[in-house]
Amino acid sequence: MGHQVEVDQAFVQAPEHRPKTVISEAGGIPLIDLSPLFSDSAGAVVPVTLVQQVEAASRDWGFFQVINHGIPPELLKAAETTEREFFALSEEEKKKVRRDEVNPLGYYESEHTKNVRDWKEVIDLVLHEPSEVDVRGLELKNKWPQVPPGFRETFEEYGKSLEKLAFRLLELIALSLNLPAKRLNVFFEEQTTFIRLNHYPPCPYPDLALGVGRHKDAGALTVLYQDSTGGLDVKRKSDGNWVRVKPIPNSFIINVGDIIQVWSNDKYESVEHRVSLNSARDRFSIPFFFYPASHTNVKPLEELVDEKNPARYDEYNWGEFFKTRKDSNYKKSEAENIQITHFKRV
Ligand SMILES: O=C(O)CCC(=O)C(=O)O
Ligand SMILES: [Fe+2]
Repeated sequence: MGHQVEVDQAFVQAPEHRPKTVISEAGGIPLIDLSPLFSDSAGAVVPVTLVQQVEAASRDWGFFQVINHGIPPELLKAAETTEREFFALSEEEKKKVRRDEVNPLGYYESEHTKNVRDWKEVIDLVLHEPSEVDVRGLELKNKWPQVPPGFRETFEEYGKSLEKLAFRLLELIALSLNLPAKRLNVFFEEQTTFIRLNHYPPCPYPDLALGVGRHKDAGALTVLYQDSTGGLDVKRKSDGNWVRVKPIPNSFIINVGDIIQVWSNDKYESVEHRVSLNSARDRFSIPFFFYPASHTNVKPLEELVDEKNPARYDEYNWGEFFKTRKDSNYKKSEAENIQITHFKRV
């Protein structure tokens, strides 16, 4: 990735998408304390007030932050340290686990969002390696780096812990939609969930480029860890302004993705977000993308539609949707990305 002062046009956002006005940490996204889930009587009943907080945050923001989520701070520290060590390696070392034509997992430094290059490098890991090749006949095996030592152990443990949290959050979302707590779990018996490690190096022209261009997450839920640098901007639903998400130590940022938007028949919306850069500091983040099985056909849930509130989307297949989206993110093309709006009924 270039550090030259000359502007590389591949990274330059169209003027209307450059990060000019960001409301800094004011009127921030809701903060939800999950400790009631882990009290002595946990598992018995989820307090109504917690469900109401999740409902309001999902409806009004599509985003919230959680604290007291049950993931040990030592594990977060280990994950961040290991991530920093990996990205500090030489290009040559990192390219040993680079993604290739056959395997879309691994290290990558040239991703595009909406056909503009993102100022970042990543490594992608699936949570569960499928026992069979995928629909394209591709093998989805993780490429585990040999260095730093402990990389694999750390992220396997991280994945297991995050998966537990993701299921608890999914249950809260189900309850908040007046559904039985485990109503959505069936879609995740098999999963296409993946973990991405993001490194955003300092950028000499942070007013022109973005770490990740504006987008909505395609999956069900995202559980994001960010370091103390800050840079995630969320498009506030109430007024359309970009709001910077304040880094809170040992917290996660949760957002509902397109799939929950469709399941909820637009009660909840997947909200646009992006990553702004700065010229002085690196930023590290770790999104956990909670994705259902590839055979899942996504459509508004029957319990949430009726004559007065008919289904607003046609059914689509998750595996097909994701494959199409992913292909377009890895190269610059003139075609528009696939979006759930393509399945929206008019
Ligand atoms: O790094 C972040 O804070 C968010 C990244 C993101 O939105 C994504 O990878 O979908
Ligand atoms: Fe995202």
